[in-house]
Amino acid sequence: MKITKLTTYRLPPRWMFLKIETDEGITGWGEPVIEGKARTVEAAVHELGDYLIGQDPARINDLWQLMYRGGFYRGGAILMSAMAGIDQALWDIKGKSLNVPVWQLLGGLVRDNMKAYSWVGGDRPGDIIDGINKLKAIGFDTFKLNGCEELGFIDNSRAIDAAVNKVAQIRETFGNEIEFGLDFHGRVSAPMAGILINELEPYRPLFIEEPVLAEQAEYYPKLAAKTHIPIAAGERMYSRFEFKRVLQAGGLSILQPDLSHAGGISECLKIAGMAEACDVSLAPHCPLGPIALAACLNIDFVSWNAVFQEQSMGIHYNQGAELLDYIKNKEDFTIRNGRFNPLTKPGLGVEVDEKLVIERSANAPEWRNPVWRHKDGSVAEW
Ligand SMILES: O=C(O)[C@H](O)[C@@H](O)[C@@H](O)[C@H](O)CO
Ligand SMILES: [Mg+2]
Repeated sequence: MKITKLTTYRLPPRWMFLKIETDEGITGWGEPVIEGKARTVEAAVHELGDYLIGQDPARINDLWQLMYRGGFYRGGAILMSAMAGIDQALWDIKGKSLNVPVWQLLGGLVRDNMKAYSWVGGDRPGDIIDGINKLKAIGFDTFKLNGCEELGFIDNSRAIDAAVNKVAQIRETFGNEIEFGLDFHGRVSAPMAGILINELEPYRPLFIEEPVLAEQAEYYPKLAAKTHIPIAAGERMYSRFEFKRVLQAGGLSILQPDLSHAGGISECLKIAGMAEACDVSLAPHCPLGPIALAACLNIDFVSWNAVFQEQSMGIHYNQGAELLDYIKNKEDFTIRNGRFNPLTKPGLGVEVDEKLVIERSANAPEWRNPVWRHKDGSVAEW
């Protein structure tokens, strides 16, 4: 079998799908994208495509190494996201050609179902209680919300109290019936992270995500030493080499590689194993579309240390399209009691509605993340 063509489709709300065709009529789908830089990743996919046309799609490991090591400059958000989508599509082809789900090729199921969690509250955490009630009614008991709005480098008690009071209200309303992670979203400086985490400790968040920016990862062990709350990060790390450093330094209890940013299934499987060796859990990051989620689930179902899975149903970013709009086998993604079952169709387990994808790609939005500014006019981390 030989790879014959790569086609990319930028789509509402902010996603990109990649279709890889072969000379035997089997096609594979992937979801290479950096939210807000879709066109840049699209260019990278097609540049990497030069290495792939005419190659045997079954040789995923060799093609991965060729894409990674074939270029002198490697790694980073753009190239690793482009490689991630290509890797997903190659695994999709392999599973379809052997007529088995990808997780079967990776050693089979390590669990019968996988816990999911849902976002509540949007960019500026609001309507949390209402959001949790709605999702609780359909079986969710685990949630994630932004831990705060924009925060000054050294902010005041009012900002701290605003963040803490939101969390206090959740615990007051729901007690220990539900759990919630707090995503600091990189909005918090290292000094403020220590203060905020300390004030939040009594409310027992399930985890604190990105307490500081990935480029400040040396603070993870320092912050972890000050709290009992598990620290999570990983969506802005792009290879096992980056995750190696944070695992060696310690401090993270939950790794959150993104299957569409960190080199795909091949790379994230290695990251999952590295985490397990360090007694660190895995919670793949996934605010994206159905192919990215399917790739996550194929890793979750073969990784003993996978604990919960992010998914984007109802997320505040999905304006103009929802998680399952572009796929035919929607029923396979049904969440029962807050849990996914294994996807059982060959490949990644996603049947893409190609006609709709082509139609909706005709007017894909140029999604950009908001740019926030502090009261003094300086750029704030969003
Ligand atoms: O945890 C999450 O889902 C992420 O922090 C998410 O909010 C961002 O990755 C966003 O998608 C960037 O555009
Ligand atoms: Mg996050």
